[in-house]
Parts: sequence; structure tokens; C-alpha cells
Amino acid sequence: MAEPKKLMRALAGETLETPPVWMMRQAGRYLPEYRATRAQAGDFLSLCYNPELAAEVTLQPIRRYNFDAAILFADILLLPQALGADLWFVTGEGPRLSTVTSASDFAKLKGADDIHDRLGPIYETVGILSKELPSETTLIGFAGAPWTVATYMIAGKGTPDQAPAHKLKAEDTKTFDALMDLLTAGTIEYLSKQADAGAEVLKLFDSWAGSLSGDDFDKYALTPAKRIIAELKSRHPDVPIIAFPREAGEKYIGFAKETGADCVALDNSVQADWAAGYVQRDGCVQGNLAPTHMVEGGQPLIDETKRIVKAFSGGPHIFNLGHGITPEADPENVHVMLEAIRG
Ligand SMILES: Cc1c2[nH]c(c1CCC(=O)O)Cc1[nH]c(c(CCC(=O)O)c1C)Cc1[nH]c(c(CCC(=O)O)c1C)Cc1[nH]c(c(C)c1CCC(=O)O)C2
Repeated sequence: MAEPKKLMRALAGETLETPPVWMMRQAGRYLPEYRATRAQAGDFLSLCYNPELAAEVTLQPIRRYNFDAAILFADILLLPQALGADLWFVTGEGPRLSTVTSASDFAKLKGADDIHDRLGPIYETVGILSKELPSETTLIGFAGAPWTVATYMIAGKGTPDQAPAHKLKAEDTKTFDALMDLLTAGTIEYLSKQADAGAEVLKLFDSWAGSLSGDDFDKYALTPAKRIIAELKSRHPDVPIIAFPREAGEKYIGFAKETGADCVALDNSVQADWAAGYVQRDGCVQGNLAPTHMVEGGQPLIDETKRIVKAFSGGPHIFNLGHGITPEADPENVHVMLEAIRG
């Protein structure tokens, strides 16, 4: 039997001498080779739907940095598109979608089982990667969590405060709940097919979980994650799941236990020492270097990286950033970070 991969060992609860490491958005615009392949594909969405080129950009950061994990190159907004929403990206601004703000908009969407034709190329990318990745590298598949995906579908774009989604939730709870149920079911089908195609770990991105307070957090972040994880665990018992309820603050405590996640990813607004005490006691944590360090570099990057490694050294830990690496980051700083972790 082959040695278990480092990332899988951490996810199984093992405390390792040096943590495995990867970065959110590791395939992205800070890399010149990514920009070249994206130009070859034409645009971002054409790149997502081209299995050869999507696999190529997934592999680029692995070749450059030998990360312990590769994350499938795709986007959380491909699921709404497969459900029938229009989706396009405006350069310099971000995603745009046709909106869902009424029962009649909702009625036009497809069912959770009707997504696979459209998402076929994504499963093909996973298949290529599971053959081409180095044997020690773990392949991570992912989807957005229902609340985060719903915020984009309702507003038709990214919003600073998710106000349109909060408004629909308050004023037409029936339609909002129906959308959440459809996204929960669709996410299960989407992630399950990624696992069938060869994804070894699945990650659920709830980037806007922090804007849900009180009971809303339980109803719309915790409960859907619990449903998704329970169903995936019954279909794929050996596939660990990482949950990322970004900016959950105190609600990170107990999140893994409540939802059945094998690991929680921490954003950089929480202190590593605090999280080591209150969150890591339940199992593996991932995070949580501020992405700005990858732009600024220097001694603060080295000091902060070492501080995080040390804070989490008493338990299972996957080193990562607290959010995605930005286009302004210096690719050389990734080597500086890796040297500080791996020595
Ligand atoms: C909210 C969200 C989205 N997408 C995603 C999230 C959740 C994580 C987070 O909070 O960032 C997740 C995502 N998006 C992308 C990945 C691929 C894997 C990876 O390397 O992490 C992953 C895991 C590629 C991408 N997704 C996007 C890019 C940049 C597109 C480009 O090349 O022009 C990449 C590499 C575009 C995107 N996609 C999305 C937005 C808001 C934007 C525009 C903002 C931006 O440009 O960074 C939706």
C-alpha cells in the first residue's frame, strides 16, 4: 500500500511535524503562466469549461511550489449556471447573473438532478487531474455553500453586505427557503459526482457565512452544511470534507462537530492561538495567514507564518491563507512562505 498522503493524514486527525500546505486561489492571476493559459482559453468561463486547460492551470502551482494539495479549477457560480441562471464575468468587476427574486424566477430553474450535462466538463477535469497529479498530491473538489451561492443568485452580483438576499429571506421566506433547498440538493449532486470522478477531499465555501447572525446562522449556514455532509458521508464515507464558514467568529467553535466536517478552514480575522484552543480541540483546522502578506512579503511574512505554524503545532493543521491569494501577490513570496513552513 502506498503511504497515506500528508493532507489526508492531517484530515484524519494526525499531528504532523510540518503541516501540509496549499493556498486558496493558488491557480490565479498572480501567476504569469495562469494569465497566459486564460488568454489561450479566451476568458475565465471558457477556461473553466475546457478540461485540458482547466487541468493545466490546476497543475501550474503544483509544478512551481509542490503544494500538498491541488484544488480543481472551476468556480462556485457554475452550479447556478447549470441550474439555468445566466452567468458572465465583467473584467475588473466580477460575476454577473440573472436574478432570482420571486417565485416565478425560482420556477424557471432546473431540478438538482438536471445539472450534470452542463457540468460534465468539470467532472472531466477532475478525471484528468486524478491521473496527472503527482502521487503525493491530494485533489480537492469544491462547491459554494447554499447561502453564499444564493447571495449571488438573488443579487445578480457580489454585494458588500448581502442585502438583497437578506431582504428576500425576510420578505418572501417561502421562495428563499425553496432556493436554499434546491441549492442544498444541487450541491450534494455536484460534489458527489466530483468524488465519483476522483476528488479525494471536498471543500464547501461559505464565504458570506459571517453575515448570518443568531438563528439565521444555524438555519442557513450550519443546517445546510450538516445536510450536505451527512449525505456525502453516506455516499462517500472515505472522502473527508473541509467546511469554510468564513468570518463565523465565535461560531467556528463546535462547527465541525455539529456538521460532521473533518476540518474547518479559518479566515484571518480569528487569532491562531484562540482557534488552537477552541476550534482545533475538535479536530483538524486549516488556515489562516492574511493574504496581504503575500503582497508585502519580507520579515513580517516569515514571522507570521512561523507564528501560525507554532500556534497550531499541538494538533492536526493544514497551512493555508485566510482567504484567496490576490492578483497583486508576488509569486516569490510563496517560496518565502514555504521555506518558513518546511525549512
Ligand atoms: C465567492 C467565490 C467565487 N468563487 C469562489 C468563491 C469562494 C471563495 C472566496 O470567497 O473567494 C471559489 C473559487 N473560485 C476559483 C476557484 C478555483 C480554485 C482555486 O485556485 O482556489 C475557487 C475555489 C477560481 C476563480 N474565480 C474567479 C477567478 C478570477 C477570474 C479571472 O481569472 O479573471 C478565479 C481564478 C472569479 C470570481 N469568482 C467569484 C468571484 C466573486 C469572482 C470575482 C472576484 C475575483 O476576480 O477574484 C465567486
